This record gives sequence, C-alpha cells and structure tokens, in this order.
Amino acid sequence: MGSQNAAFFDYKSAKVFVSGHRGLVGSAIVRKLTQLGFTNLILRTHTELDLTRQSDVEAFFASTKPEFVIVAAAKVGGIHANNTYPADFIAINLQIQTNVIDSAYRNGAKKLLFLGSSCIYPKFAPQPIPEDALLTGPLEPTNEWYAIAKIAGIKMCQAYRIQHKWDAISGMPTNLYGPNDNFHPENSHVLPALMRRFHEAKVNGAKEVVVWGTGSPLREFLHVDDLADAVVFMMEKYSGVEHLNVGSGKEVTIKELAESMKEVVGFEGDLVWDSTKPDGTPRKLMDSSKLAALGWTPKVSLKDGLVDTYKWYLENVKQ
Ligand SMILES: NC(=O)C1=CN([C@@H]2O[C@H](COP(=O)(O)OP(=O)(O)OC[C@H]3O[C@@H](n4cnc5c(N)ncnc54)[C@H](OP(=O)(O)O)[C@@H]3O)[C@@H](O)[C@H]2O)C=CC1
Ligand SMILES: C[C@H]1O[C@H](OP(=O)(O)OP(=O)(O)OC[C@H]2O[C@@H](n3cnc4c(=O)[nH]c(N)nc43)[C@H](O)[C@@H]2O)[C@@H](O)[C@@H](O)C1=O
Repeated sequence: MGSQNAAFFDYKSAKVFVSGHRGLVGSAIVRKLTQLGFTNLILRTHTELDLTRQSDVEAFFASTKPEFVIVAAAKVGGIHANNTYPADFIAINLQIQTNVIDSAYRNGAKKLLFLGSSCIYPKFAPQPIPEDALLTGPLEPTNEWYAIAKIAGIKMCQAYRIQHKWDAISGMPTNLYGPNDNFHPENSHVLPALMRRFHEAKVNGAKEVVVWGTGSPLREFLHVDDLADAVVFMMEKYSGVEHLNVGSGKEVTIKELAESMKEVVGFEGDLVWDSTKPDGTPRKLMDSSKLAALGWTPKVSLKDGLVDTYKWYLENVKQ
C-alpha cells in the first residue's frame, strides 16, 4: 500500500467528473463534494452521455478534460436483476468502465477512482473478507457476470498503474443504501425493496409481507453518505495498486433487517418467507481494516440510516 499527495482536498476548483451522479452513490458523492466546496463538478446524465458509447465518451473527455474522475456509473441491481439480466450486467459494465478508464487516462486525468462491489469475492471467502481473497475461489452464481466485470475494472486500474504509472485506484463497497436508491419492487436491492413493500403494506392495511429467501443470509450495510466520505478520503489519501474494501464492519441477517424495517416503517402484520427465491451468498462481511488503518471510519448506524432513509422515501418517493 502506498500513499501519495493527490492534492484533492485543497484544490476545490479542480474539474471532477462524477459519472452516474443521479444514482445512489453518485448523488451522495456530489452532495459531499458540494459540502466540501468543490466548484467545478462535471456532470452528465445518461441521456446527455451514454457511457457505453466509446466514441461519445472519447469526445466528451477530449472536450472537458476532467482532472479527477470517479466511476459511479454502472448497471446496478439486486439479486433478481443480476440473475435475470446476466448479459446486460457483464456487457454494460465492461463497456462503461473500459470507456471511462481509458478515456480518462488518455486525456490526462490526474487520478481516477473505480467503484466495484463486495460481490467480487468468492462465494465462500474467509470472513471477514480480506482484499487478497480476490480470485481465490468460485463466485456466487447469481451475480458472477457483474462480478467478472467489476474484477476486470480492478485489473484495468492496476494494469494502467503498472504500465503507465497512472494513479487509478479501486474501492469495493459493501451493500449500500440511502437517498436516491432504486426502489423498484423486483430489480432493487433488499433494503429499498423491503422499505417499499412494508410501506405499501402499511398504507394498504395488508396482513402480511413476503420476504425473499430464508432470512438466514448475512449482509453488511453501509449508508451511502459514509461511502461518499470514504470516496473523498481515498481520493485524498490513497494511491496504491491494491483495491480497498469499504464496509461498516457490522452485519445483520436478512431476517433481522426485515424486523428492523418493519419497526421503522410501522407495519404491524406478519412476515412470510418465500424460500423459492435465491438467498445468494450466505455471508459477505468485508475486512475493511486497511482503509481503517489509513484513518477512515464509518459514522452512520444501521438504525439511524434506516430512519433517515425512510424519511427521505416519504418526502421524495411516496406520501
Ligand atoms: N447500490 C449498492 O448497494 C452498491 C453499489 N456499488 C457500486 O456503486 C456504483 C454506483 O451504484 P449505485 O449508485 O447504487 O447505482 P444506481 O443505479 O443508483 O446509479 C447508477 C448510475 O449510473 C448511470 N448509468 C447507468 N448506465 C449508464 C450509461 N450507459 N451511461 C451513463 N450513465 C449510466 C445511471 O443512470 P440512469 O439511471 O439514467 O441509467 C445512474 O445514474 C456502481 O459501480 C456499483 O457497482 C457497490 C456496492 C454496493
Ligand atoms: C450489492 C450486491 O447486491 C447483490 O447481491 P445481494 O447482496 O445478494 O443483494 P440483494 O440486496 O438483492 O439481496 C440480499 C438478500 O436479501 C434477500 N431478499 C429478501 N427480500 C428481498 C427483496 O425483496 N429484494 C431483494 N433484492 N432481496 C431480497 C435476498 O434473497 C438475498 O438473500 C448482487 O446482485 C450484487 O449486485 C452486489 O454487489
């Protein structure tokens, strides 16, 4: 692990391209950078710039010349979406990240941060999962296509660093949640899916809510504001070939998550488990001690994060 002064914090007029800035992660990074006083963010919606289109991405980078690049645009979804659209998850992610990383390098960006996911690790990795568990065993089948794309992104950053001496780094977040999440009933991740389902059940006076799988898988959740803080921290403090895990260090079973969600939303009926739906990885707690050793710690507890996210949901998604 190395460290290098990227002069990020002190250079508030820097041109920073945050790709995917309307998504869960990108919007949190924009909030964070704006709070810190960054004045020159470069932002493009998917409609304005389709990052899968190589020539459009090349033209965009040639004309805007971002100095710092954060790759938070991706094809993202929960267990059902990953399992149902494997071609989209591998192809779109490989296209976006390859176009952005290569164009950023060719157009003189000083530093790039690529975001992967904890699903890059083997299904039965040692727990908590250290960074060097990468490529030591078979992947979880429900998201292997997405995982392969993300692994390719890590390797691309490493290859450009080795061959070109270019400051490309990668961060691997655990399961995230917060404002601007995707609340789609089937294609979203578990936390927003359950928030919506419990809310609708409460409003409709339903007696029960169906939750997928057995409830036994363990997941580590991190509020997206903590992730945004970690992203800025890594842009400032980290420069190295190895990817860094970004987690909360706290895990809960899906059953515990569902019980907490039920309480936060105020649903008073029963939970029904649909064991025909996949559980996915049994456990994926990451070892985030390398990032902690550099001085970063998460701040938002799951309980506070759920309360805040439900407040946001009521104000922005459903009344
Ligand atoms: N959510 C999570 O739990 C986790 C997320 N991550 C990683 O964080 C990153 C961001 O995820 P998250 O914010 O949750 O995802 P979102 O789906 O909320 O946001 C993704 C963003 O990327 C944009 N995008 C997608 N395709 C294209 C494209 N072809 N051209 C331009 N923009 C595009 C989307 O725009 P539009 O909606 O208009 O298509 C959207 O704004 C991803 O790399 C993901 O792997 C890692 C671990 C966990
Ligand atoms: C971030 C991560 O996200 C994905 O992996 P995952 O952690 O398995 O994601 P998930 O949030 O969709 O599910 C977590 C658990 O929760 C259970 N579950 C219960 N009820 C619902 C439910 O209603 N919806 C969903 N989605 N899951 C449910 C579900 O059966 C599973 O046991 C990857 O595809 C990959 O993209 C990735 O990197």
